[in-house]
Amino acid sequence: MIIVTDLSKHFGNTMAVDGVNLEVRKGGLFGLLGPNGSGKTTMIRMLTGQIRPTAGEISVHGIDVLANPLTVKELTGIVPEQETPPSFLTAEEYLYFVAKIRKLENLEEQCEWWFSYLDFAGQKDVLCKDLSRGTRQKLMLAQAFLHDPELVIIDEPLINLDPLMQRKVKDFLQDYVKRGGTVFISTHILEIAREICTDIGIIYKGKLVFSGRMDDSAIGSRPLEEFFLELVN
Ligand SMILES: Nc1ncnc2c1ncn2[C@@H]1O[C@H](COP(=O)(O)OP(=O)(O)OP(=O)(O)O)[C@@H](O)[C@H]1O
Repeated sequence: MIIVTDLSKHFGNTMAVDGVNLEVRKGGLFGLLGPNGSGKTTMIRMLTGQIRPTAGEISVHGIDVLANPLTVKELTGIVPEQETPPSFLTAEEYLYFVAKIRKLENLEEQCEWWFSYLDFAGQKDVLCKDLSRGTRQKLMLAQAFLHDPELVIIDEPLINLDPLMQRKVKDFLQDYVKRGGTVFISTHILEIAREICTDIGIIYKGKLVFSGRMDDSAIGSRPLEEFFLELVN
């Protein structure tokens, strides 16, 4: 579903991503893990066509992201890091707006389902600028999944969500991949990865230092934290 070849991104002298090769299989729940500043967000911004790499190639759905970023965007749900919905629209207006862009036929039904599932129907008429951070995150998650894309890429999916909502979103993500979707998340919370990911990649100082299945023999039965610390220390 995603193939990354010799991918690098430099910001001045900072090698944010440095020669990464990675494959994310269709139907997997892939977690990109790494300490703060290791290059996770930069990777996601390149995968979603938000920034151009310094070098390398990215294929998503078999399409070259650099040559056809808009086609890839149509086929992918995206939740960028800490991005918020437009301040001047209500939650409902924003979701309908996205539903129209995504050309959904039963948009009312779809939007209502999300308001109800993520338990924020009571905030439908509130301007996005006045929503709590958690509710804005719910709205961002809803807009990404609204058109039932084959691939969803989420930077820190559970940020700002309370434990009950975290549980719901984790269940949803696991169910989504069981139904054939592919999910790519970034997180620095190892327990999330251990609990829900089928595959992980670990990035450290811009380099991919591990990628494999969660049941990879290199990880074995030891705590993920132990394996992670071994690689990033
Ligand atoms: N626009 C930019 N200009 C300059 N440097 C940048 C820019 N974006 C990222 N960097 C640098 O690139 C490196 C990787 O940053 P990135 O945000 O990708 O890390 P991250 O793994 O997502 O971190 P965190 O977990 O803290 O969000 C950092 O050193 C960061 O300071």
